[in-house]
Formats: sequence, C-alpha cells, structure tokens
Amino acid sequence: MELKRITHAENVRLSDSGRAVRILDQSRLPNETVYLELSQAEDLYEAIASLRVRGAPAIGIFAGYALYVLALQSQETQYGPFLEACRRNRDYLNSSRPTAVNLRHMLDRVLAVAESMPCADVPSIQAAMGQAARAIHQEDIAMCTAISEYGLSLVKAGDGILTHCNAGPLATSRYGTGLGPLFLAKERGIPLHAWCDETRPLLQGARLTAYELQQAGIDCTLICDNMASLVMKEGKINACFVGCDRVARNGDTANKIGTSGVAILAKHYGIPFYVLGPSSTIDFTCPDGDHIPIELRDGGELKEKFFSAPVALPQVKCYNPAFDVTDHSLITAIVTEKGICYPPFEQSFAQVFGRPEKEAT
Ligand SMILES: CSC[C@H]1O[C@H](OP(=O)(O)O)[C@H](O)[C@@H]1O
Repeated sequence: MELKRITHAENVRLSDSGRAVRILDQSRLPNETVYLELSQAEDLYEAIASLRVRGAPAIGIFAGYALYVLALQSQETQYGPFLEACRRNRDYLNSSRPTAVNLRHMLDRVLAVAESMPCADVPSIQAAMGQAARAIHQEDIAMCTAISEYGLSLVKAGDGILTHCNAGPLATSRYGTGLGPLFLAKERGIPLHAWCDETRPLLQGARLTAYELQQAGIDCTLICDNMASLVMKEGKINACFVGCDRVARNGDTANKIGTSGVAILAKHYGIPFYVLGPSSTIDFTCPDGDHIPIELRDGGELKEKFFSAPVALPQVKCYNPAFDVTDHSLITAIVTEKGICYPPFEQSFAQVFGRPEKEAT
C-alpha cells in the first residue's frame, strides 16, 4: 500500500533571502493563509507575543532564527559590542512570553555559539549562529517524528483521542507532538478519531487543530471545552494526547489553560492522559509546577476577540491565565523523543535522559 506522506504547512523557516524569518501567521487561520517575513526586533517580538507564531517548539525554532537574523544586521565589527547587542536581543525576545521554556532554551543555545567564539571575526560568528538555528529546526523535525512513533505505540486502530489546544505541525516543525501520532497513523493507514477541544479563549483547537486534521484528511470532531466530560462518559475517548510548554523535574506540566481540567476528568473516567513533548520542553532547573511562570493575557481575549459584538460589558473584570499546571499525579506518561517516561518522573527522566536524579536548582 502506497503510504501517503502528509504535507504540512510551512509554519516557520528562514526566508529565501536568508535575512528574515518567514512564518505562516497562525492568528489569521483558518480563514486566511498569510505568510509574513520578519526581520525587525519589534516585529519578531510581536509575532511571538500575538501568537502569530505559537506552540513551544515552534516558538523555540522561531527564536533561534530571530536571534540569527538580528545578528546579521549588526554593524558592530568588534567582538565585545557585537556580543552585547546579541545579548540585548536575546533578553528582548525572551521577554515576549514567559511560560514556554523552549523560547529561553533556544535563544540561549544560539547566543552560546556567539559567546563561545571570542577570537573569531563577526562574519564567522554570524554564520555559526545561523548553523545553530538551522540545527534546532532539523532536530525538532527528528524529535517530533520520534515522539509520534512512541505516541502511536500507546493507541490502537479505531481509538478516539481527545486533544486540547494545538500541538500539531503548526506548533512545532512537522507532525507535532500531541497531534503527531494522529498524523503518523494517517500516513500508515491506521484509523484514529480526534475529538478536538475548541480551547477557549484563543480557540487553538477549533482554529488550528481542526484545520490541520481536516487538511490532512484525519477524522476529527470539534467539541466545546465543556463537552469533554460527556464524550469521556460516553466511551468515545480511549486516550488524551496534549502538548506541553514547560515540564518540571517532578513531571508537573504547564500547558494551555484547561489542560489540568481534562486531566482531572480523564482520571475520573479511568482514561490514560499523555503529555507529549520534546526534551527541550523539560526544565530540569524547575523542581515542580509551582515554580513555572504562568502568562496572564489581556481580558479582551475573553470578551470581544472572535465575537461580532462583546459578550460581556466592558467594565467586567476578567482573569485570563494562558496556561495551567497539570499535577504529575494525573499524568499517565510523558512521551519524549528519547522514550516514554512513566511515574515517578524524576527517576524515569534520569533513566531516559541519563541525568542525575537530583539536579542543582
Ligand atoms: C507543541 S506544544 C504546543 C503548546 O503550546 C500551546 O500554547 P500557545 O498556543 O499559547 O503557544 C499549547 O499550550 C500547546 O499545548
């Protein structure tokens, strides 16, 4: 049987000129397909802050390229001033969103290249930074493929998979993490059915997950977030697959707001709850979920965004945390590119990643 390779929208890459970052503007999907080429610091920052590019791995890939294209514009010819400019750009881009640790990890990785070349000329440093940014992108493709393989091993043909938010190719490089097994299953002719939480308030599930799955010909049904309990009770769900933005050392996981509620429901109904993500999303310096910074966003996203008229009076106060933390006790396994980690997570991380069990904080 000819295996049909799923084509993925190119969500982030270097522009053809090599001097800008080209993205598919996810804030305009699913109704408009708009590509942007960004090279100015303020535009690169805004693209992350406004979720034109979003999803922990995709943010990391974008940030690596962004620091590189900004370095290319530097007029500095001396190492010291050049490095200081790179550090300022790193700090500025890192301040765009606080929760997804991939942002910090990948900015630091590209900056570390510049910091490791004190005796090199600026053009050589710029070239090395570009190689690091491209490596981050290629590594993510490999990681998502491996995560998808491990994730697919946890389900069987005909299973119903509940998803929350978007952790597909748009949020990563290819395949995705939480959605990766669904794309891999499609390529292999294995039927799975996705039940997609719309994921208020920014509707990544409705706008992006349903879009990606529909485009790929993958069976999916869109539901409101408040329907998750009913579809679980009705026996439609055999497993929950979600992505992650930051995993603490004990397995507590920050992901899109509403994820912890899905995990509590899954526990109640005896349904396995899987977190899927690359090792670059694990923050080994973070001891537990209480130490994960949670982004607070503007209340307008609740009251008027996506509505033809406001759904609440302008004076109504709002609370809009963009993420919540799922306690490690609610997680069946954390699926990474290096293997499936089962509780106790600190021990399995040590085994899978070959790290000391107790890390210096
Ligand atoms: C593949 S990780 C995607 C992860 O990021 C999303 O957050 P946002 O849309 O705000 O970037 C969400 O938490 C997804 O699970």
